[in-house]
Amino acid sequence: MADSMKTDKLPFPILIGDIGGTNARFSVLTDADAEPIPFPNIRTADYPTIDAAIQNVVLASTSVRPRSAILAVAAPVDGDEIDLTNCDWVVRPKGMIAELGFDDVLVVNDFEAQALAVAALPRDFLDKLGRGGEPQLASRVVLGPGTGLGVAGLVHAREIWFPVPGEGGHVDVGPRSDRDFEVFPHLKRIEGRVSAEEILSGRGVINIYQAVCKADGVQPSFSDPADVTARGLDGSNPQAVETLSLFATYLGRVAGDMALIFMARGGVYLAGGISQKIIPALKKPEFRAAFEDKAPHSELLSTIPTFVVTHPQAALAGLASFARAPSAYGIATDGRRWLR
Ligand SMILES: Nc1ncnc2c1ncn2[C@@H]1O[C@H](COP(=O)(O)OP(=O)(O)OP(=O)(O)O)[C@@H](O)[C@H]1O
Repeated sequence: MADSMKTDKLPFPILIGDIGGTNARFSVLTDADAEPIPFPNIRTADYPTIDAAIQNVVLASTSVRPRSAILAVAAPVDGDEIDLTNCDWVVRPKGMIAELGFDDVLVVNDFEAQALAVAALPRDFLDKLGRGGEPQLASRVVLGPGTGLGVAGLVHAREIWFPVPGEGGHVDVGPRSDRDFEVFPHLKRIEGRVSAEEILSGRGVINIYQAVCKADGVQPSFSDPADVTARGLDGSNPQAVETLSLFATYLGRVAGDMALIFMARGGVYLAGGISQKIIPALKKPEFRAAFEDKAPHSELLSTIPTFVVTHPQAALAGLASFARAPSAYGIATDGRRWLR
């Protein structure tokens, strides 16, 4: 195996962190067989720096001194100063080594961590949507509608899982049904196009909802995506009901495209902050029908299972699996691992 494909073990105890735009979650793995020590989830806005958060939330509340850290961040990892998207924190691995006592710091992309989770999560943390067989030991895809739309592939080759963190959330989505042709003209666009993230995210819920209201000639009543999905789920507002139905349809459409691209016989997994909150809507026929509506490959898609990831800290679980057995995962560390 080429050197760049090898991942040496990081020394235990290992601090594991999942740093999102809004929330950060930490745990400490004392050794490969131990259950992770959990810490309370925090909001990034409550701490001035990530170093202060690690100091106050983790180091102040345990006598275990982590020797290394594996951090998943919602930002491109390029250089010694990693600016987090959507929050003020800057990750400075060299500073962490100097100030917080780590010998080894690895920083990966947050959706890579979601992909690691999808390789490793037990079936108990997966809620199946519609038909499709049990997941095979084959390539997988994870899509996470939240503040944005994260997409990652997970290629299975040579008995190794290779996460492929791309920008799949920014693919185009086009109209398909007669109703789509009525709603799409009213969707907000980005430089003229309807990208998946503009409709499959928190702001995407509002985008669809406002377009449906315009198509129906009614005044919108809600501006918070959670209000729209709540009214859609309880059936109390017709435009919210249709928004949820279209959201499920478009998520199925994009999920099916990703399954085709990766030949994801191992399944498609829905993560992100929104999927878990709208499971009853995703279990209605629209999601799966759109997922399978991929002539000439509908039959292939009908065999691929789709799941909502229900683990409350899936990314941490994925990072812990990687920390325990790095050689099972093709995580390149060039340019994103810092040693004392
Ligand atoms: N019940 C809901 N229905 C629809 N959208 C929701 C609901 N709850 C939250 N959202 C939207 O989901 C988005 C937040 O997504 P998520 O919880 O994945 O957070 P994040 O900032 O993307 O990630 P992290 O939690 O890692 O910081 C926001 O746009 C929010 O408005």
